[in-house]
Amino acid sequence: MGSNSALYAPCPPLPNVQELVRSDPFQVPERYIRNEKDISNYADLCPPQLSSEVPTINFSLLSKGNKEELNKLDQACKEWGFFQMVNHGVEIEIMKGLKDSAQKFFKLPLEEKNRIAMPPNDIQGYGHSHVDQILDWSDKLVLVVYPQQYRKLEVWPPTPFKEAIETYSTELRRLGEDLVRSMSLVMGMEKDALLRLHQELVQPMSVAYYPPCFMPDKVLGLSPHSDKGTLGILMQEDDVPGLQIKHEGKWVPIKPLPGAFVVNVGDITEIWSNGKYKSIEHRVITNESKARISYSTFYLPHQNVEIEPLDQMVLQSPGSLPVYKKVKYGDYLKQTQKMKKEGKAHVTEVAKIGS
Ligand SMILES: O=C(O)CCC(=O)C(=O)O
Ligand SMILES: [Fe+2]
Repeated sequence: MGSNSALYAPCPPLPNVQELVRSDPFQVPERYIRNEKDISNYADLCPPQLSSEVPTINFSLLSKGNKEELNKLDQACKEWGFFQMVNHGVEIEIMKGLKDSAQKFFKLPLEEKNRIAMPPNDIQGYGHSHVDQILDWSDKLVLVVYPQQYRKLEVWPPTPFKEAIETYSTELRRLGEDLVRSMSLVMGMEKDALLRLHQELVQPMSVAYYPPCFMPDKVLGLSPHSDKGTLGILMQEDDVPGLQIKHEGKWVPIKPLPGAFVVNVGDITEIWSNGKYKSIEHRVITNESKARISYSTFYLPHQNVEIEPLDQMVLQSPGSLPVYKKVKYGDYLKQTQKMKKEGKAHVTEVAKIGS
């Protein structure tokens, strides 16, 4: 073979981080090491008490239309873009069922896990999507769960993990739809209007495995980013923190409330609300001794939906002017996927008026 053949070879798969750590726990390849700016950011932590100020919302009251709880939702989305959600009605056994299956899956040998490897140029399956930037200290399994016709069953794990995903995601469908209904109310619409604006509510899920790292202050489990959909609901280990959110210029660690979910506003809610609700930059740090697994469920509109600030939200804004231009959701995703994960550059670069 001529030396040119390398030019035509597909991108080599990115390393499996869990395997890196297994083969040598004291090795951190250059491609994972953050630059000085990122590192100095580590020091930019908030005073610890702030972490307990992240709002908590009672889902059961919210879904009954309780005015006070709806007010809390409005405030939380405005001031934090993040909240913890209790009384969500998802049984502990269902949450535990998914956690147990995922733990077993990540313990399998790499060849087994790679049976459902993410194909090159795809985003579903086990592995990493290709990015041209400092690498994250994590591996993940990404699946589109709803609508069902989008499922790529060839990259779904086998039973019983598969069933656990199905059971959990059915519950999360109910939660997500109900939360979107509450968002519709706080955005001044009737309860089903926002769901209708989605045309269909697309629900992907990402299960991330963050191995321990012997130099936790040199790597990041997940680079700072904002989520690109409407909302996200995260389940995490009660005893291994790692998620941090940017609040008033500082990184605030989210201290997991046992059994609660962490909910966040995504870019599309920021655009629909004309910036009233904030899609907040967040990241994940690793720790020296414990692996962490997190389970993110996202809710997105159909890719043909044209997203723009809602009239009544523009009217509430200073000068009654829209801050974002109209963008087709599929185009928004395409444009932001090309960008590096660097904070929330995408909302500002792709959709902000004047950019
Ligand atoms: O692992 C976490 O806590 C956060 C995951 C996350 O932000 C994401 O998947 O977008
Ligand atoms: Fe995220």
